[in-house]
Amino acid sequence: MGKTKYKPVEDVNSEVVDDVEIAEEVEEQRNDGEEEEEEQKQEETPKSFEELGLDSRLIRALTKKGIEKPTLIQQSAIPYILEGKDVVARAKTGSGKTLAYLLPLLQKLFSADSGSKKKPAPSAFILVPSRELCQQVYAEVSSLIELCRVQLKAVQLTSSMSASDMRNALAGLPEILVSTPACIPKCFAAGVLEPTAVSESLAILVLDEADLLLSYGYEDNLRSVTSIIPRRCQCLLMSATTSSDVEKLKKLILHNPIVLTLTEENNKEEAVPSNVQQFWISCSAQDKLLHILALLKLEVVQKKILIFINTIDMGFRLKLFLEKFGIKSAILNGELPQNSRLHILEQFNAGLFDYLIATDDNSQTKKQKEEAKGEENKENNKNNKRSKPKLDAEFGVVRGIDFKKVHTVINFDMPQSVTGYIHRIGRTGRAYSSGSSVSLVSPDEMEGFEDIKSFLASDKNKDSDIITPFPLLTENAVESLRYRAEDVAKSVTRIAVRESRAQDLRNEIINSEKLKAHFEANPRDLDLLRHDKPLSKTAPAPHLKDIPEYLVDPKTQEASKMVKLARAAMGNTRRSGGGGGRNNKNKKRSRKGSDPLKTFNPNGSKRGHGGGVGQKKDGRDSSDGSTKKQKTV
Ligand SMILES: Nc1ncnc2c1ncn2[C@@H]1O[C@H](COP(=O)(O)OP(=O)(O)OP(=O)(O)O)[C@@H](O)[C@H]1O
Repeated sequence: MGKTKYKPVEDVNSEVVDDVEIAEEVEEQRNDGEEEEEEQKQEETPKSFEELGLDSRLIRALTKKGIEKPTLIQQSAIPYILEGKDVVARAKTGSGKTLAYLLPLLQKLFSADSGSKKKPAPSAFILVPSRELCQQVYAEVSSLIELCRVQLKAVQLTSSMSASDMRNALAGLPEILVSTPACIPKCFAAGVLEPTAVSESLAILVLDEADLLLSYGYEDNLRSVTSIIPRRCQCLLMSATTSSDVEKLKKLILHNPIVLTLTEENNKEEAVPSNVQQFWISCSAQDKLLHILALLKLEVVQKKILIFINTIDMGFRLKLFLEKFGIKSAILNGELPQNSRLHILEQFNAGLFDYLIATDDNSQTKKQKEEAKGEENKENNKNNKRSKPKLDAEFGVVRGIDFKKVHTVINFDMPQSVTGYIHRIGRTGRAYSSGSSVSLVSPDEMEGFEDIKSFLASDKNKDSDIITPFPLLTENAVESLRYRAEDVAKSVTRIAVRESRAQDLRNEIINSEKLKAHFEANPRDLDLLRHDKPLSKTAPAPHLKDIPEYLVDPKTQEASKMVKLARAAMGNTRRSGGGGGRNNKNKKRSRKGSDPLKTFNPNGSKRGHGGGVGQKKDGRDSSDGSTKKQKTV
């Protein structure tokens, strides 16, 4: 992180300014030139939140959240936003962009709010591309308001809300509105927000995950918002990548913004999360179930674990397979009702279960997304009951979602693109924490994997692999589970998968209704419903639930012990379902020396990760040459 350089750049949007304003902007640009130099100095000595000029109430709130020092993007962006500048901030995933805009936004509202009369419409709009992000940003802003003990009100709106729900939400004259762009025109059309009131009140507009807003089809919605944005409104555009869409939005909405971006020469490396150790395992498509079983059952990867698959059916197949071995997991996909999805995310973040199987939006084809949109428009069509379950067009698992304390991301299926890979692994190693990723790569995914590897390879050292073979699973350990895994995999038939998927959806629709009422009454209660319940009606057989010790290869046993020790050192000893994640908040993370992924050598002596004597290129140990099936059941 320390070597990242942010380069402020000024940008004149001459179409929207008159002569006087141009003169002011020329002056501003001169000042900006001075700021640029100042910025370079700032990078050498990292600033504290106090030095950035933040209000003491916000600093206290951050301390309560266990956040002590600003990330780089926060150091760069906060002073400019406090000054009132329009800002475009591009920083890699997990770099803390949300607080980079929320903290100064709240501070500005503190001072604007003191003693003044309530405005007829919100003073700040925060527009995000998905409902999950909406919920996440709303939760963050609400907790800051609560911790600061100020009289500000935030609300979230989603386009699935009825006009009367929207009216109720806005009735308390909130200062902050968090929503997807589609909601704003809906509010205008339903008469629950007046465009003139918005023009009068709006002081700050934030477009978060800006690079996604246009590709998610919000262009028309954004145009109808921009037409009423007052010239004095401060606009902030946050994004993880540079794209033509960001440029388009910048031109559409911002005035002479400060552009905080990565210096060009570091761009690629800086886009990749640097706190994530990346590993891979080569295996056939059929053997993926066997390998994931070995990873989880032999506990050679740290919990909590986020597992990505490309299709919803495969997610159910994996869940059914794992539960036969007593491994409970939950499923997250765009087919589930919104309340269930939000609840699953909250429970996972609160530490109620350790394994989440997610289908990310990359695996939704454009056609599926269009279908999803079409389905949404047909929402009231009662004859449509028997149609395929609809996918939510506003669903996005990967982009921007802050899964808390994920230690390992497993790519059960490889993502469709390099960007997809970066966003998936970016769900761990967020801000100042560290994590690891393990990708299971089958021969037909090898080409895409090579693309990812060559993208990640550093320009200076083309031969050094950033994604190294996974060192903690020996071939023996995997083979010892083969017979059981293959036997169980056969029992998870296509029909069983289909039935489970339908059953789960039915349950979640019922849950969703209960949750709606429940969330309204107890927004913070997480214990109503569990999402990691078994799908299968039969309990796992004892011999599958507990792998007998004689079956486990000694080297893998040693690795597993080290992973457990590391977890204990990290204060992560709770069993799944314990819900104790929150208490671990301030515990120190493991040092490099105690991380077995960094130190374990299946051959005995200490070494770094990567190859080693007796280790195959795919990362599994072959020292005793045994690849035979062990029929043990
Ligand atoms: N200064 C900080 N110190 C420690 N943790 C932080 C700090 N700032 C933010 N975080 C935490 O880091 C995590 C990632 O932050 P955030 O979601 O804002 O990243 P992001 O840059 O928006 O990522 P993405 O592009 O994926 O949305 C959050 O859990 C947040 O609470």
